[in-house]
Amino acid sequence: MAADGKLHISYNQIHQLIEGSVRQFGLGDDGFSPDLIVAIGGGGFIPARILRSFLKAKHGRNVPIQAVGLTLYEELPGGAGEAAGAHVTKTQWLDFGSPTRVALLGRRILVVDEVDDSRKTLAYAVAELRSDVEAQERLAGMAPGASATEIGVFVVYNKDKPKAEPLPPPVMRRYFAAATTPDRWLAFPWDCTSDIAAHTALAEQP
Ligand SMILES: O=P(O)(O)OC[C@H]1O[C@H](OP(=O)(O)OP(=O)(O)O)[C@H](O)[C@@H]1O
Ligand SMILES: Nc1nc2[nH]cnc2c(=O)[nH]1
Repeated sequence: MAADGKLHISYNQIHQLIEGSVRQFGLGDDGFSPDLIVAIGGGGFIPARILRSFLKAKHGRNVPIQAVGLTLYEELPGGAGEAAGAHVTKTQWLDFGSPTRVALLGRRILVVDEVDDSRKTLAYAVAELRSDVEAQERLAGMAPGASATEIGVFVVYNKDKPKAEPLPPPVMRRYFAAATTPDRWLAFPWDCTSDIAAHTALAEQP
């Protein structure tokens, strides 16, 4: 284990985990075949982009990625790490303004993030998406749920711990975690500002 107690993660590990889970869970075919990815930034952006490559390898076409910005964790003063804030803050969301309106009805939407820790961020994202779907259904004169829009979740790492927030049962039926980790702080490669080779070596030591 690294001296700082963090579990270091390499780019290759993330790439290989995503590749393996597309196969294992049948993403893009009989498991869940998204036609829209909603990436929760910043941490979900790189995994979403990698996932899109493996989905394209199955279909020959790119699944569009929409970016949203949600933040819960804050940097502690003096480099003391990060701590969860009181609530999730929305910094960016889907564009519903004409002419670039994101049509959600009837789509298979996969929400992508790099880590499911307390689950607060995912619960917030899914609740917001569901309320957007309902709003679009109302606008279209449809009853709630009539559009048969499906929402799933893909995370690279799920921490094995009691979650602060639940996800709705239909979403849990389409919940995919590439790996499960103990409840330790994960040091992702994109957060490394010192020596990425040393970070990678720590991540990949047996
Ligand atoms: O399961 P939770 O306890 O909600 O934590 C998971 C979230 O925490 C991190 O986001 P962060 O708030 O650090 O924002 P960032 O991705 O922009 O760094 C991470 O990217 C997830 O979105
Ligand atoms: N980098 C990082 N961000 C997180 N957000 C929630 N949990 C974690 C974690 O373990 N590592």
